[in-house]
Amino acid sequence: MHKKGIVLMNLGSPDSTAVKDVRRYLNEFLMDERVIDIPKLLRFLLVRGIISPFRAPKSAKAYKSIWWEEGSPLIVLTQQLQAALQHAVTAPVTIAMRYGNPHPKKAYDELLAKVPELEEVIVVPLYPHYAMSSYETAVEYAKEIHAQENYAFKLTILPPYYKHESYLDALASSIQPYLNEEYDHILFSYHGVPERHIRKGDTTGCHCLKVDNCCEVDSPAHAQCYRHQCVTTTHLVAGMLGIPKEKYSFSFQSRLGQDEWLKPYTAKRLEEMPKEGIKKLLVACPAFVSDCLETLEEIAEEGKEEFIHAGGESFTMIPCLNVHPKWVEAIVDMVEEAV
Ligand SMILES: C=CC1=C(C)c2cc3[nH]c(cc4nc(cc5[nH]c(cc1n2)c(C)c5CCC(=O)O)C(CCC(=O)O)=C4C)c(C)c3C=C
Ligand SMILES: [Fe+2]
Ligand SMILES: [Fe+2]
Repeated sequence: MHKKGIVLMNLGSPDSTAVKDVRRYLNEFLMDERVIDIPKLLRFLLVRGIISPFRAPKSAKAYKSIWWEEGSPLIVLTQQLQAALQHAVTAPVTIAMRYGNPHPKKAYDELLAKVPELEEVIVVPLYPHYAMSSYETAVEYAKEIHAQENYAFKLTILPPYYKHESYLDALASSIQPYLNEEYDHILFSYHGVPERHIRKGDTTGCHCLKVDNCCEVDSPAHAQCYRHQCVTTTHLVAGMLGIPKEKYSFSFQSRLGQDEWLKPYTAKRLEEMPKEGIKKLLVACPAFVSDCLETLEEIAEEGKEEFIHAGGESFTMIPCLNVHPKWVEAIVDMVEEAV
C-alpha cells in the first residue's frame, strides 16, 4: 500500500437537525439528476417549491429523534469505520460524503497532506449494490472532483460488492447472533428506488421488469440492476445462515412521491405480516452499511410501531455492519484485490 490512500465514501447527512440545514441538504440531494431524474427546471420547481418546504421540517424532526451527541449517526459511524480501518492498513484512510460534508476535495487533500507523493486513491463506496441514485452518483462525483482539481494520482473505484464473499461473510456474522432468539421471520428491507430507474439502467433495454422473474434470469443487465443485486444478497446471505426459504423475504422502503417504486413496500409488508401469523420479526437492512435515518427512524421507530400496531409481538432491527470487525476485514480484502 505504498503511496496509496483510501477514501470511504458515504451518502452524507445534514450538518445539524436545524430545519435550515436539513433543507440545504435535501436541496443538494434531491437536485441530483441521478436521484430525481426529470428535466432540471421541473426538478428545481418540484424540489424548491414542493418537496423541500414540506419535507424539511418533517425530516428535521425525524433527524432530531435519532441524532447523537457527537452528530449524525451516519457520519459518526463512518468516522468510526475510518478509525477501525486505519488500524488495519498502513495507507491513510479518509472519508467523504456525496452530499454535505466532508467534501471529496477535502478527503483527497487530506491524503495528499499525509502522502505528498500519492500515486493512487482507492474509493470505497459505502453502498454494496449498484443504483443510479447511490453507487453511481457517488462514484461519478468522486471522479468529477478528481478531474476538476487535476490531481496527479490515479483513482481506483471498488465495484459493487453485493456478492463478494468477504462482504457476505461480514453480513452473515452480523446477523447470526440474532437468529439465536426465537423468531418467525427475517425481513431484508432495502432502500427503494423508482421502477423507472431500474428500466433506465437496463443495458440490454429488454430485461429488467420486462422478463418474468427478471432478477432470477441471467442477464448482462444485472451488472447495473439494483433489484437483482438486492435479491442476490438476500438469497446468498440467507443460504449462508441456513435460513429456510419460508422464513425470510425482502422488501423495499423509503418511497418518496407518487411514482411506482420497487415492490413489495416494507411498510405494507409490516402491516400484512402479523395477519399471516408472523408475530416475531427480525429486520436487516443490507443496503446501508452504516446505521442512519432510514434504519434508526424509519425501521426501528416507525416500522416497529406499524408492525406492533398491526398485531406483531416482537420486532428486532439488526444493526448495520457499522464497525463490525468482519466488515473491516472485508474492506481490507476488497481494497487489496483492487490494487
Ligand atoms: C427520489 C428520492 C430518493 C432515492 C431514489 C433514494 C435512493 C437511495 N438512498 C439511499 C440511501 C440513503 N438515503 C437516505 C435518506 C434519504 N433518501 C431520500 C430520497 C431518495 N433516496 C431522502 C429525501 C432522504 C433524506 C431523509 C428524508 O427526508 O427522508 C439515507 C440516510 C441519510 C442520513 O442522514 O441518515 C441513506 C443512507 C440509497 C442506498 C438509495 C438507492 C439505492
Ligand atoms: Fe435515500
Ligand atoms: Fe431484475
